[in-house]
Amino acid sequence: MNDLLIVNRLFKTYRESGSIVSAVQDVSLRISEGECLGIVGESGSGKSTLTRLLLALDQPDSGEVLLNGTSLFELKGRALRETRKHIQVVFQDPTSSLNQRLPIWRSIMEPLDNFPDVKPSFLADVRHSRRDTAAKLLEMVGLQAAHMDRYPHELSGGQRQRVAIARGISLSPKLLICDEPTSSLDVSVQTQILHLLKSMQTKLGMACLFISHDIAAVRIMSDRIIVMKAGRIVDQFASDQMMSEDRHEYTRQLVAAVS
Ligand SMILES: Nc1ncnc2c1ncn2[C@@H]1O[C@H](COP(=O)(O)OP(=O)(O)OP(=O)(O)O)[C@@H](O)[C@H]1O
Repeated sequence: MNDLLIVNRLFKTYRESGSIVSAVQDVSLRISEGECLGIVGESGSGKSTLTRLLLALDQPDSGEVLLNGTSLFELKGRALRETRKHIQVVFQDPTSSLNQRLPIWRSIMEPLDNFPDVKPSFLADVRHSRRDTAAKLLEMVGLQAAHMDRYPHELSGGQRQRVAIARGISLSPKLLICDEPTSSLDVSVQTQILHLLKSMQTKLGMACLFISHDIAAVRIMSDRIIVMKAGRIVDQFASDQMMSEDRHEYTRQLVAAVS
């Protein structure tokens, strides 16, 4: 498989009230086309900082991120926007990531409205109509057309996250970053959302970066897993090697905590 995303030696520090926090330290990784890479680590391990860097929402102190060979941090303006559309994100909290004042269908259509030239093959039969497109995306994530004209507060947390996923897949991105996508949900709903994400990833052939503090969830989603601690990668392995004796002590602690 070809490399889709290459991260080379990324460093990011924050200065806060006189002290220096090394949020991301010497992180390198690769994601192949269609692959799901999981990143697991406790709160403060640097996962959100890494997400912001991969979305080019923040600049690193040093290091590079290449998407299909193009260096994200060297792009500006229109070129950055065009490249960034290939990376979409589903955040932890769908309540704050959806505009409360927009009906569901308008929120779903925001990315496609911003990129009218994008015509994903799975929307070919409906792209001529914004409402039909929104209805199709809703159906793909297990909601009904009846949800289209509702507002976020009229949906459950799980339904809101389905809407965020519909929006995330709408441009048929090459990479979907899922940043703690199930952490704000009831346990019973978490599994449904994980299975939805996995089936969307397989169906659309997208790569996925699945970030969570929950190693059990990461294992369900991912082909390979990276373990972060205090900004550094301390372990990485194929998902089926999670229980292997070669695992780092810290990985074992994370596994023990959910067993
Ligand atoms: N804007 C900021 N200013 C100062 N320090 C920051 C900032 N953002 C993050 N940090 C610090 O960087 C470190 C990594 O934080 P980050 O949010 O990336 O970790 P995380 O693994 O995503 O944790 P969480 O799951 O709690 O969000 C933490 O020590 C955090 O306090």
